[in-house]
Amino acid sequence: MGHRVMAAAARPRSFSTARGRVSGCGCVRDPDPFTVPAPRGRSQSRSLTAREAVIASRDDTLAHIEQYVAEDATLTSARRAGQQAEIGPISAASGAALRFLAAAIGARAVVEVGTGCGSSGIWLLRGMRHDGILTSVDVEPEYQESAREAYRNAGFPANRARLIQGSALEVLPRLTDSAYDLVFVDAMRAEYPRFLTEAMRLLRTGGVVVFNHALDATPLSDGPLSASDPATAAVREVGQLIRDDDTLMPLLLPVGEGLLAAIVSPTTAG
Ligand SMILES: C[S@@+](CC[C@H](N)C(=O)[O-])C[C@H]1O[C@@H](n2cnc3c(N)ncnc32)[C@H](O)[C@@H]1O
Repeated sequence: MGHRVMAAAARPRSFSTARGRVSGCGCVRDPDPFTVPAPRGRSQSRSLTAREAVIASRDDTLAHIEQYVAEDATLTSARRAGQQAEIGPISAASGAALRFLAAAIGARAVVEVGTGCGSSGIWLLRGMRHDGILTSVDVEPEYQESAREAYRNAGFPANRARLIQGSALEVLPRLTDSAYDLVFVDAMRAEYPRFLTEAMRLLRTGGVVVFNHALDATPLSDGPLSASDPATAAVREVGQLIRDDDTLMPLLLPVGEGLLAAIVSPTTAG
């Protein structure tokens, strides 16, 4: 898999194994190596250290989650186009989560920041109502052309997707207040707090905002980014803003690069 599936902070703070307690940093207090059966897909048993065993079992679990809902040929082709363009298309498990959320709230109007080559858009469209319209923004016209073709290959008529070329920070303010059911943000991590403000304006009550790359920065790790990177601070900030906002009901999902979702609730979440 080309994507990171779990950051340090997504691990439980501590948990038990057959051989002892594992702290949140992944350190196993029992340092002795022990023999475990080879995890599925590995050819032979060998002696793993306790730490290796924990990591292997966690990796197997995450791999299972990523593969549980399979992509079809259309999605695989869109994801490959995104990978070739090196834009980081969402994983199958993240896509399945988006489709699920869109279907659960009966989404008819969805805004996407970061069209890419269409992977996330196909998943969203598959969860939306049959007359729903995906409004997707990207600065790169050639990616949007590729996405348009991917939607067509997936069987969606052209009028199901409104592709707007431009910078999201200029485009979003032009969209109508409280008119959308779901906003998915998958671009410009350094601007995540501003996208949250825009999403709060665009969403109806009961609408859902979702940020990708939520595990790029956690309380325990800066993920692939350095602590001084503005994107690290912004990802962390949006996590805190969402968790601390009484009008939002948050959910952090350890799929793909991490999805942070929140429902706009009329009352205090409790
Ligand atoms: C991670 S990719 C999106 C991947 C896509 N969601 C998918 O699953 O295939 C990020 C996208 O954001 C676009 N982008 C970068 N800066 C942007 C901006 N200021 N406004 C809108 N889109 C932007 C890039 O061109 C790129 O296609």
